[in-house]
Amino acid sequence: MRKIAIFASGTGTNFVALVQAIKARQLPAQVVLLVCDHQDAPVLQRAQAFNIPSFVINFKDYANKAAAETAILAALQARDVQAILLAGYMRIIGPTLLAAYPNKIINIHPALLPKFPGAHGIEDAFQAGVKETGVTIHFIDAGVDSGPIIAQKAVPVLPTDDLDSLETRIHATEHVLYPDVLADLLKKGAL
Ligand SMILES: Nc1nc2c(c(=O)[nH]1)N[C@@H](CN(C=O)c1ccc(C(=O)N[C@@H](CCC(=O)O)C(=O)O)cc1)CN2
Ligand SMILES: NCC(=O)N[C@@H]1O[C@H](COP(=O)([O-])[O-])[C@@H](O)[C@H]1O
Repeated sequence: MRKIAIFASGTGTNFVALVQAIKARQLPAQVVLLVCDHQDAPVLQRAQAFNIPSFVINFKDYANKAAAETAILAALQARDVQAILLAGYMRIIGPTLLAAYPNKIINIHPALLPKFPGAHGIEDAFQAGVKETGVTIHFIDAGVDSGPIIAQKAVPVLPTDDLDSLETRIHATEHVLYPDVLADLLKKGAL
């Protein structure tokens, strides 16, 4: 049973999709902690609803990223976390956590990397006028959105789309792809 932490900064729909899929599909994993860097993020209420403990960290309380990640690492180790899933976590993972979890941190990105990296992948693709974008799941490395790609799923951009309709289609794709990739990685013993 792999002990997993999910890191999130905002709404938490991917958090919910993962927690629900682990239960519904009886995956050999347990989400033992939510790590969140915003004390008012809606994902915190979603974790509470699932009786999953949260660790809230305010980076402004720490001298630097390393100090903050050292505090996060203590919370992860206290719960024997073995792997980390980023799900809308809007901070760059630094050397402290990368060293502690080599090839054990994955991220979901709402574009077909290497296209449209960064914090605004959906909007950037929409503004670029592409006819197709998608979702990427990749291992985290020291770069930003540069880690080895695990899976991708293309999502069409329709002529009738506005940003909201595209975001809805992207999120629906994410909520299937992330649990599918998690199940596959667990089956392979790769996480
Ligand atoms: N080491 C890594 N950390 C993270 C990655 C990654 O590939 N390597 N992916 C991001 C997720 N992400 C896009 O998918 C992303 C999130 C946030 C930012 C960003 O620039 N955020 C802040 C900077 C905050 C900080 O310094 O920690 C900003 O807007 O200035 C870019 C990409 C998750 N982490
Ligand atoms: N660069 C990272 C990034 O943009 N991640 C994106 O944040 C959203 C979180 O939604 P959620 O909080 O509803 O899961 C998701 O669309 C995810 O792909």
